[in-house]
Amino acid sequence: MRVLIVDDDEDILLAAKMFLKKHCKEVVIESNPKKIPFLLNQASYDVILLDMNFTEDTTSGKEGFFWLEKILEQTPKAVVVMITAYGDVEMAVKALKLGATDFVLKPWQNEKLLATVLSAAKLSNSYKEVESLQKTNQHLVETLSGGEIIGESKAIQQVLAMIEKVAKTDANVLILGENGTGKELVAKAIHRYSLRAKEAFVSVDMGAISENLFESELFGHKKGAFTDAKEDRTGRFELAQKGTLFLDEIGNLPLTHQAKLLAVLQNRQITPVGSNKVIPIDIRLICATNLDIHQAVAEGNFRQDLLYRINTVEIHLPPLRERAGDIPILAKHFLQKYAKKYHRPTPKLSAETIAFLENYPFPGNVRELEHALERALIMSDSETLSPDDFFFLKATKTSTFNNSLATSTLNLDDVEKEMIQKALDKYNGNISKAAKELGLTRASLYRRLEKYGL
Ligand SMILES: Nc1ncnc2c1ncn2[C@@H]1O[C@H](COP(=O)(O)OP(=O)(O)OP(=O)(O)O)[C@@H](O)[C@H]1O
Repeated sequence: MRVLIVDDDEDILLAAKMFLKKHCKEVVIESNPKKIPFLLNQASYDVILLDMNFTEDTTSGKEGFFWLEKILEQTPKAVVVMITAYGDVEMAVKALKLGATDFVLKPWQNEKLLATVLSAAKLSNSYKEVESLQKTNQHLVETLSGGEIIGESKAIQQVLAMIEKVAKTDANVLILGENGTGKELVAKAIHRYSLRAKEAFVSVDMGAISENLFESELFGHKKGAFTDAKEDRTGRFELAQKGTLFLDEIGNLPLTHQAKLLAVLQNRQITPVGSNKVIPIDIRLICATNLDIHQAVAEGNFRQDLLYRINTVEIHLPPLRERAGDIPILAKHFLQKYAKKYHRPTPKLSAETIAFLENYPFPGNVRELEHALERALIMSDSETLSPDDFFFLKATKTSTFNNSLATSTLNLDDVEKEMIQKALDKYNGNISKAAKELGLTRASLYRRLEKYGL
């Protein structure tokens, strides 16, 4: 327990310190209240004992109220016990209304002082617990949404064995694989099977953080640290305290940020922007990238020392086209998932359709397969899906081969719009022919033309 006592009477300060030191980890005393903001910036205290009257203004209690408000402004969860003289009870009540936790009358009996400080510390502890629970809760939802890893191929079985092996160790893991191969899914599975499973899983997309917010996002900031810092902000490292931090797209990190990240990983502590308080961190780190990170090191774009820090264990997720044997079971899994979501019976896949899907290269990997099945299920009413229900994949495939696909988006609406435009171009705007090629009725093509403003 850390206690701060602010009183202008040096004798009281020393006596209180001598006595409380026997019961507390640290007792800091201060006779000048103007030092309070500085002290609160330097460290955090479980309990603050604050005098009601300092010499400048001996009886009104105004100074006490002023500093109480300052303390609560700077650290809203502070537990403040007011030190008041006999006859000041009314003022003490006012202090309680302003947010003080309790008060002690001076001169005090040591036992009474200790009892007050201990119960205030208990309150402070429960505030901390609530805060940490709220943080954990916030991220629990994210963790729970991590699904099952499906696959019968040797490659996926090896990945599963690897997850089982490393999960319970605290080793840093680097997951490598193309977009949509399931890197985040694997990271969440490692967390779920780890000793940290009950704590938070915090995911950060490094590619999505703007350059100048990097430190604030990861390490947090103090209110006023820069123009837009209107509130204190807890960084992702602190949010992941005791849990797992997942840094996605780590390969895209500029070299300057790589150096900062390395320093934090080496020292295992962070300092929020605008603060001089050092916060020790206890996290399990999992990183992922779709880049060839070893080549990035060879080319000087990724620090070798940082790679060594993050890749104690490497897990490689092969692209879906190299484990096409997993496609039927994955397809079945996604069809069941989306049939349930859209309250539809689960359609079957004809042998021809399975062969078609197994031969399609899926540049967007499992994510693309999942979107394709969701889309086919929405668009088709038949009990068995045929290759025609995946016309958009065919079109994408041809276009990819022709090198003429305008976008690499996987957004279904964008892809649909693009395919419709291509069909119209191919048949010089002939709706019937375009509709036939797209596998749509004329009416539904018209509806889509209207929807996309084509
Ligand atoms: N083996 C698998 N079994 C079941 N679902 C999977 C599998 N692999 C991937 N998925 C699903 O595919 C989608 C993409 O997976 P995920 O986000 O983990 O990929 P990623 O490699 O992290 O992608 P990115 O590189 O774009 O961040 C998710 O909906 C995930 O649930």
